[in-house]
Amino acid sequence: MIIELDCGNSFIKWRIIGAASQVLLSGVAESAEELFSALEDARAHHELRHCRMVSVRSDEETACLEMRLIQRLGLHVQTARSAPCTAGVRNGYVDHGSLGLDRWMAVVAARHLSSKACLVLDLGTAVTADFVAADGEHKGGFICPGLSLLRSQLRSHTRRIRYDTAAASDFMMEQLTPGCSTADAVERGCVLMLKGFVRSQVELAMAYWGSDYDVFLTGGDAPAVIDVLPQVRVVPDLIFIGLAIACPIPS
Ligand SMILES: Nc1ncnc2c1ncn2[C@@H]1O[C@H](COP(=O)(O)OP(=O)(O)O)[C@@H](O)[C@H]1O
Ligand SMILES: CC(C)(COP(=O)(O)O)[C@@H](O)C(=O)NCCC(=O)O
Ligand SMILES: [K+]
Repeated sequence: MIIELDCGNSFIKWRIIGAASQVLLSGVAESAEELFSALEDARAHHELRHCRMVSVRSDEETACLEMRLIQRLGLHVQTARSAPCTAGVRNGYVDHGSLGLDRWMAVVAARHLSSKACLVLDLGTAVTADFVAADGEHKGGFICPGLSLLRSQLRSHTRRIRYDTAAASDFMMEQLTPGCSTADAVERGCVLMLKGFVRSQVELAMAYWGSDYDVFLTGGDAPAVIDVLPQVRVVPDLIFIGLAIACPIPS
């Protein structure tokens, strides 16, 4: 059985897959401690030998996590590394090592799932858009703050934007009429910013490729923008799909 880890800036997404790549167990951990406690519980029912992971955390934090996986759980660990070219996709960054590895995994996965040009959108702590041409050339992309960051910037840089954050997610899918309370005005405003960002990526993709492209959407806040992407392919495990391609486990 293989443990797969996607270490984002806010959460560590994890899952355990079986021999035929079926998902046996999965979860979202807020900290390394929470992750290890879940994996130690899982060990009671599953034989865990291999682990592959992708991390956008600091080199130190990533190395520390790798070491704990090896020492505490006795795992063989493979960590995704940057590359100028992976599985037919050519990294478009001037310095390929500075492209976020989650973006790279998502792009590799999109390429695997589609033979067309692709627009890849990931709505996590940050929101990212990446463009890949049909020949596998990664064209680069865009980064902007994600929903939680947009909200928290308003809270931390204003004196009077204060409201119950527990209710925040309730606003996401509601009709976006003008807000008549601080909570509504901020929540709807931030969701509209993301929808606008996503629409502008689609416009750019259309300018490049007409209608001959696929849009892939992933990340914790993906539901906030689905309605502005008519033909979108929502793939919550897009990063894990790319990770399996970048880090195959020899059998
Ligand atoms: N059940 C959930 N638990 C945590 N965050 C969630 C959940 N559902 C949606 N979210 C949203 O997902 C975002 C995190 O998305 P994620 O893709 O995990 O980010 P990252 O990869 O940067 O850690 C949070 O900012 C939050 O707004
Ligand atoms: C853009 C990101 C912060 C997104 O991270 P996430 O929201 O998934 O936690 C991450 O891909 C990253 O640190 N990238 C390095 C900078 C770059 O891609 O140019
Ligand atoms: K992201």
